[in-house]
Amino acid sequence: MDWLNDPCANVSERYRDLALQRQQQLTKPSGALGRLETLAVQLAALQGREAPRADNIHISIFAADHGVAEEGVSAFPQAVTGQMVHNFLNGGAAISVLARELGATLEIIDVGVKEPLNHAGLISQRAGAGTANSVQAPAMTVDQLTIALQAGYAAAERAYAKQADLFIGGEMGIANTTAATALYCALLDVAPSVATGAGTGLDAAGIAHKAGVIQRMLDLHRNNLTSPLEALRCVGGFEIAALTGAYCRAAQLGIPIVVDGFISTAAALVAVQQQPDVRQWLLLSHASAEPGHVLATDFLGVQPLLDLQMRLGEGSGAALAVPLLRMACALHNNMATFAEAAVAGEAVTRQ
Ligand SMILES: Cc1cc2ncn([C@H]3O[C@H](COP(=O)(O)O)[C@@H](O)[C@H]3O)c2cc1C
Ligand SMILES: O=C(O)c1cccnc1
Repeated sequence: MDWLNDPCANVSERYRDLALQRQQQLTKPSGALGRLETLAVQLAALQGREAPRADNIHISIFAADHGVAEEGVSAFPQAVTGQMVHNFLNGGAAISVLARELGATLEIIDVGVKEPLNHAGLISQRAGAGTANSVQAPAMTVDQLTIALQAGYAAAERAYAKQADLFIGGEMGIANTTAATALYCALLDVAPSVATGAGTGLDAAGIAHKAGVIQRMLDLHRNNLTSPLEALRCVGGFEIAALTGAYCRAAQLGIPIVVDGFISTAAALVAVQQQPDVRQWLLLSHASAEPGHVLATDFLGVQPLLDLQMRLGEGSGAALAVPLLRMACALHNNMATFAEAAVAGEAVTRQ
């Protein structure tokens, strides 16, 4: 696990400066393209390129089950995790559709679905047959945490080998909003009543019950919640750990990361608290409809790009941000400069 703390890749100040200069020369009032300008500049600096790109997208979906599902914290049964893995691989899930539209690589990694799955194309890197019920015991052992983090490391390596322009991580795991919320509470020091939401669709009574379960998790593991990795081990999940490993490794390899919604952001919190330099490699794609999400985006100090009231997971929100990033890159790379277009580039100065 020591590799998590290895330094992140260098961010190129040279290409940041070049991109900033170019933005000043494009045929538009300075700043008129708003965040599309800063996004292009950020990507140029992260990718170390004069012409930033969002063409070649690598999407890794990590799937795992959660022992805490037996506490009745999800609106859906645990079997849905494995069923959705088949749906991903058969091309019928939301992320399958979005990945096709983007021409992205989509890979599915079983890091611990309860019943082992047999499907051509599935990558199997199982840390166990689901986590332990974290109101009774730590969700995982140190060995299991190591395997799950390693599954993320391997995914980032595959993205690097394919020269991906961006890395997107997604997750599938019934009850994982409970695990993610517990991590928000532990890492941001907030109460379950503030951070707990409907997940797949609990009603008000269901949300209150879920918040109570999360409080029990926090009480049981109180003495272990001081370090981000121990919090991840005690109340997290295999797929969340895999995302943490993937984010850390992608940042080390110099691949910009597009973070998805509520659950992925929990993994980003762990990664950033473990290795603060990971933060500069993160683009937050969208504001999740889960009420706790804003606590994490405030902590990370990054405004999500979209707010479509989505609460799906699977990497779907991150995939939806890609067309925007492509447009930001196209504008940056292909607009004419004032000189090229013979347009007066100076604002009038009034006496
Ligand atoms: C059919 C279906 C597809 C999904 N795709 C992602 N999730 C999302 O919902 C789950 C978390 O919500 P909770 O904590 O309430 O169980 C995760 O699997 C997440 O990826 C889905 C959930 C369902 C039911
Ligand atoms: O925002 C998310 O990522 C989310 C919310 C609810 C359920 N699954 C995912």
